[in-house]
Amino acid sequence: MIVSKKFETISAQKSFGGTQSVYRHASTETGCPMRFGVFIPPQAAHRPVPALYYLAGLTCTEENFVVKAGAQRIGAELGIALIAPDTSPRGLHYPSEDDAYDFGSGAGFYVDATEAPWQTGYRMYSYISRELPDLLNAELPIDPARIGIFGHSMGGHGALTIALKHPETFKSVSAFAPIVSPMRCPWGEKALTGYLGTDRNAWRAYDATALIEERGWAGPPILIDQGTADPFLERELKPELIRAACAAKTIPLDLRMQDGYDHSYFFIATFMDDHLRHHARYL
Ligand SMILES: N[C@@H](CCC(=O)N[C@@H](CS)C(=O)NCC(=O)O)C(=O)O
Repeated sequence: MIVSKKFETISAQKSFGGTQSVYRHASTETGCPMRFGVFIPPQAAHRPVPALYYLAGLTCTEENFVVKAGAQRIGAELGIALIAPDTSPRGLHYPSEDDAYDFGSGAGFYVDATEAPWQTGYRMYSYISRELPDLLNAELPIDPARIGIFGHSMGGHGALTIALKHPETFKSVSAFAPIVSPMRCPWGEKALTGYLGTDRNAWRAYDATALIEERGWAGPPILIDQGTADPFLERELKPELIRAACAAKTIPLDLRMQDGYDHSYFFIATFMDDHLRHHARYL
């Protein structure tokens, strides 16, 4: 079990020869206590291991991945640490913060807000891309040169945009049913207007398809799984947009349309094995 002066242990349980823990620390980016899940595989007793960050979707906390994704067994087999942050600050008490499932708490959208009052605490982009890796690289038995990132839905958008902007930190990326272009869907338009204001140019820094057009991606192939029975497929997720952006830049994308799967953790758990093996191959 890892004990650190930098974070407090909420729980720690042996799992598949490793340890599944939940920790809490005081974040400077969000200005509030933040929880995160960490699975440390058994191999970490002998050497630093690669790490994979998982960003969850709307309404989620650090708990959904830990209890529903079924990733620990393969993480233990492959020797990969699994890190599952929360999806927003908690308890900042901004007006209307807890009123909607798709904005405010549980819906940080992995951006640094510029609009009041959100701009002080809703800094999930800096939290995930810098603060948390800096903390965990120093405190956990992980190899900072072998870090990947993946996520689901809003978290798939977070994983793609953060990897595209920080390829030096995140060497591999994949997603389950990601929002691929928040500029072009109702969830994204609502969140980006609320957090960043109405200037759509500012939104491009948080749009995976725009980032692919502007920056490209020189890393390994991007793996995306998308269920064909996902109720959000046509209106919110639109994987054809990232397919077109990658094709235009000849960026390798393995977009797999999975027949009959929906948007749930039953879908995620089904393909978790493939995603962990994908990252293990390149980390
Ligand atoms: N508010 C909608 C959408 C929420 C939703 O589907 N959230 C996804 C991420 S976008 C999720 O992972 N929910 C938590 C879970 O299934 O454990 C609903 O409740 O149906």
